[in-house]
Amino acid sequence: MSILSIQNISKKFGAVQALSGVSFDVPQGAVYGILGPNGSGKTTLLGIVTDVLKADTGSFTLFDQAASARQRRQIGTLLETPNFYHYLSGYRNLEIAAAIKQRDKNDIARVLELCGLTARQHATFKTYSLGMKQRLAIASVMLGDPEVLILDEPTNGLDPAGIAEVRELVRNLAGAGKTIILASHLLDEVEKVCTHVAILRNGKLLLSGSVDVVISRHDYLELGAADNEALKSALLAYPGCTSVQLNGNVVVAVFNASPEPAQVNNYLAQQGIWLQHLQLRKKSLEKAFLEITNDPA
Ligand SMILES: Nc1ncnc2c1ncn2[C@@H]1O[C@H](COP(=O)(O)OP(=O)(O)OP(=O)(O)O)[C@@H](O)[C@H]1O
Repeated sequence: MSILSIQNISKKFGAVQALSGVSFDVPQGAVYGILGPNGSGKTTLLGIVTDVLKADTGSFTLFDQAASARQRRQIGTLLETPNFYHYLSGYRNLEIAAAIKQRDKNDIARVLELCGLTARQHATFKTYSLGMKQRLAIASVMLGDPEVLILDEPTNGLDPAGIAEVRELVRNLAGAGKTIILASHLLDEVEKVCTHVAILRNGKLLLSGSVDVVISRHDYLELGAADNEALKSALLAYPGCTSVQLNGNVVVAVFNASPEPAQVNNYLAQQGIWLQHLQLRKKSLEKAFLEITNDPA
């Protein structure tokens, strides 16, 4: 089942084309990261999906059906930091949130436990660390046990400890079977928790799919031979090899798809080149992202 299927969504604000023809599918159980530089349209997209904004054109389905109020109740949304009362306890703040959202008060103990706040539930909000404050915000979203969570920049403004806490919580929620859609520009964080990504730039979708596939498009080989010049020439003639560069003692070869080291080795042996060094290198999502978003094509 597709939790969210976005089809060809476009949105303009005056002269600004915030989104143009964006389509992708979020499978059940995914931790789906929506990535993009500032102003790329992430918040606009989440706003449309959560009914805060209307798309100019295009459509989307939730749980394989046209979006309705019933389906929206299965989605917990955190688009901006909620206004908690600083002088009230975490527990009392959740009581107020439950009343506003018409969720059962009996669910409060469960979400506090889920978000690791049981021990501090009666302390006032103002005494919480930044990470605890954000975990309380996520606890509030989890009231009523929604199947899907939509989080906009959930680690924004947090210190490294807070980021780690929120990352752990997202992992736990995903482990419990929730589907999580989160917008972020913190690539390292996304790489650590997300199973899938959609990369936006200037409102256009550049790439979407599983993180492994997106990153593996940017795998490259490091090779070394007695004659690195002959190695370079042979590699340039290899199908799919797009660039070859001598970097110190090693030749770095980039391909248009993830290379198969054994096949490359075999091919080079047939050309009479015996390798002394062969290693498949993986780029981080951050590097892959920078290449994808900086690519003028
Ligand atoms: N209400 C609005 N009125 C006019 N322009 C808007 C409005 N909301 C967004 N925009 C513009 O639309 C584009 C996309 O903005 P959006 O906030 O969706 O990007 P974003 O990827 O979430 O950015 P950030 O990471 O900075 O939050 C930007 O150029 C922004 O200035």
